[in-house]
Parts: sequence; C-alpha cells; structure tokens
Amino acid sequence: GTADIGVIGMGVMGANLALNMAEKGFKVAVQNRTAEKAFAVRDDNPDLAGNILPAESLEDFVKSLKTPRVAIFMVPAGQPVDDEMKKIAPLLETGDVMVDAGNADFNDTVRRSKAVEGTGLKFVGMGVSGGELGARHGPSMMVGGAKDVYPLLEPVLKKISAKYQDEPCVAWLGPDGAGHFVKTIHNGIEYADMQMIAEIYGIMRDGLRLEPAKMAEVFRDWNTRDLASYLIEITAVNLDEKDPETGKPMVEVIVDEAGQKGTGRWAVIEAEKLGVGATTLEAAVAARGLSSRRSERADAAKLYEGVQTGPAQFFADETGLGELESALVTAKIIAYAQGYAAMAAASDEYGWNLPLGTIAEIWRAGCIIRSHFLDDIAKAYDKGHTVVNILQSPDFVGRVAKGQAALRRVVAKASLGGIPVPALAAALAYFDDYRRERGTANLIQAQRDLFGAHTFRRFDKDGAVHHQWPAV
Ligand SMILES: O=C(O)[C@H](O)[C@@H](O)[C@H](O)[C@H](O)COP(=O)(O)O
Repeated sequence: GTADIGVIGMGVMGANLALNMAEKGFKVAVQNRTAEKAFAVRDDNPDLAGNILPAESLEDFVKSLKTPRVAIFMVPAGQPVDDEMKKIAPLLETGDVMVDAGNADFNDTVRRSKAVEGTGLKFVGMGVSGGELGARHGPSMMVGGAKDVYPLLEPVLKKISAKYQDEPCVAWLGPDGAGHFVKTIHNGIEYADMQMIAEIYGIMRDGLRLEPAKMAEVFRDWNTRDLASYLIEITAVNLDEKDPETGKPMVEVIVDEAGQKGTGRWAVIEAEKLGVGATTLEAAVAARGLSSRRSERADAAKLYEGVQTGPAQFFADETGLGELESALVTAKIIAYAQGYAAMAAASDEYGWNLPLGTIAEIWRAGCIIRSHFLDDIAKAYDKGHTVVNILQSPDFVGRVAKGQAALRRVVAKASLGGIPVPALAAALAYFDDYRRERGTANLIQAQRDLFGAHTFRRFDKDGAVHHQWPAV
C-alpha cells in the first residue's frame, strides 16, 4: 500500500488526528465501523483529500498501508480495543504495529502487550492529550510499549505533536503500560487542577460575591504569572461567556453536576495501590461524584438551612486576591507533587524507569494541563540528582514554604465560612502530614494490635512485636 500510517475510529479524536497527519504531509489510511464516516473525513476536507485514504473494509485498510504497517486505534477504551485487535491481527504480518491511542486503563495495555508477545506483532499504548483541537493541531503524546518500534512511529508523531520552544511534546516513556499510566496520572492531575480552580471560583462567588465577568478579569490577570496555563486561560473564557439564549453568564445556566469518564478514578486507585496517597486527586474525583447527587444536595440544603457558619472573611482587594492566587499556586505544586509521587512509585513497582523530567517537558504544550509551571518541574528533574518528591526539590521548597501561609488562611476562612474546598484542604493537610517527622500512625498501630494482634515495631527494638493489651 501507499499509506504511511493508518487510523481506525473516526470519532472526534481519530478524525482530527488523521487530519493533523494529512496536513503534515503523511498519507493516512482511515477506517471506521461505518465506512461512510471514513469517506466523510476525506470529502469534508478537500484541501487534505489527497492524503486521506478511506477504506471500505478492514482488509482494504490493511492493504493500503506501507509495511511494516502502523495501525492506530482511536476507539473507546475497554472491549472495543480488544475487538479491534482480534479483527485486525489475523490480517497483519510480522513487524506490523497496533497502537492504542485511546484513554486505556494501563492494566489492559500491559495485558495486550503480553498477548502479542511471540506473535511477531507489536503493541503500543499511547496516551494522547489535548482534546479535539490538540489532536487536530498538536497533542502531547505519551508512548509506552516495545522500544524497538518507536523509531517507526517517531517521524510521524514528532511532526504532528505540539511543540514547546520547537521541541516536540512526544516521547517513549517505557515498556508496556508506561504511556497509558502516565496519561492516567495526567488526567488525575487535570481533575485536581480543575477542582481547585472551581473551589477558588466558589470562594469568589459565595465568599466575595463577584460577578463572573469580574472573576474572568482576575483569572486573566493570574494567567500572566505563576498560574499561567491552559486551564486558567479557558476558565477566564468560560466566565466571560454569555448565554446567547438568556443573556446570562454561561456558567450560571450550566447545571453543577460534573461528568467523569473514569481516568481520574483510575489515577486515584493506582496511587492508593502504590501507597502514595494522591489526596488532592481523590478529593477532585469525590467532588465530581458528590456533584452528581444534586437533588440530594438540594434536600440537605433545606435540612441544614440556617446552620451557623462564621463569616467568610475574604476580600476582593489586591491583597485578598493575591492571597487566593498564592493559595492556588501552592496547592497546585502539592497536587503535582502527588501525581509525580505516583509515577515515581509506579516506575519502581513496574520496572519502567520513567523519565520524570521528560514527562514534564512533553506536558509543557498540547495537553490539557499545559503550563510554564511544568517547565519548572522539568528543570527540577533535570539537575541530575534524584527528586524523591517535588516537595523536597530545592526548586520548590522556597515557593511552598512562602505560599503555604496563604493556602492555610484560605482553607481556614473557607472552612469557617462554610465554603467547601476539599482539594485545597487536602493539599494543605498532605503538606502538613508530609513535613511532619513524628506522625500519629503509632496510635493506629496500637489500635490494630489491640483488636487484631497485627503487631507493630518499637523504636528501640528490631522486628515486629505484639503487645498484651488489657481486654476490652
Ligand atoms: O488529556 C485530555 O485530552 C483529556 O483529559 C481527555 O483525555 C478527555 O477529555 C478526558 O477524558 C476527560 O476526562 P473526563 O471526561 O473524565 O473529565
């Protein structure tokens, strides 16, 4: 065949990725369950039609590809990927490559990588971030799988990827599920980032009684300093937007029930499995769950009408807004530290040797959490010394030590004022717990030993001991 590469699944992400490749000069074979959709991608884009090769069937799709063939799946995560593999594998030859570019659970990617061992075929799990526009004009891509395959994919991926100061935001990160694991953590951090921004929005709305347009102004201003990022930028756009139907601020006609497709939940589960409590990510996932119980919340609001809370002593002057900004910056550093701790632990646990600095580099553009802040993280990892946790990195200790006071005040005021800030509060508690040499788990060990003889260690002896507690 003549196609350089192929994409299966002409949904929003698949179609845009194919158009991106065609625009960068590659001949792209496209295939979809309903063939018309593949032909529509070509016909709706006459300027790129020469590089888009729609296939009537999977057989035609495979025939149209140059060998070794590279087939990218952009289909919903889970069973659809297994179904695609089952259908296409018999049509492929030794050396051909299947790439799952959807939001897969990395455990499935590990299983699928194992399944192709010894078959001559190769499997790659690639996390793609940036949404529709990212796929079309330059996503950030996190590649995992057989290392010897990467040179085959690299020319296309580098061309289509987002660029940060001309550097392509794509890299091979490790074997089997490494790419999808890193994408999952990206999404977990995305959830935490969005939740913390929403909590600050809650303080501005319910504490400071600011109008959305005024809030947008503040976020636009924040987008010129440490918080400069895609999520802060779009928040200002969200808050500025008016509903064409009612003329009201758009955010005020949107129902406060957050959707979730699962990646945030996976990130939290994996972090817990690895024993690194990603509490800000957890708070973000839990807040989405609670938000979806709107009628229950409405009932509870009636039940607790008039409960006494203290005054939410927030001020919209420069100092007051500066305090919110500093609190958000500090909580953000802590949330990223948690995400990074999960990746570092997974890298050890699964033997991936993840390039943590490189991950920050390829997240600087294209992806949803893109920001200059990630350049600081990349630099912190680029110093050649091991970073056990971003909170212990010389690049961040000073910033966190300075900003923690603002975070503490904001969490305290919000709590006193009855304004929920679960992710900001989780960040603060994690910081205080993480920097505390003498914790309180000794009491938990005592309780466990009393009710279950689970034993504990003493400071002055080696080994686990059990104590004869009084009968209760
Ligand atoms: O990095 C990205 O491009 C996004 O994260 C993308 O993967 C997608 O939009 C998520 O699935 C959203 O997740 P929720 O639907 O769970 O918010």
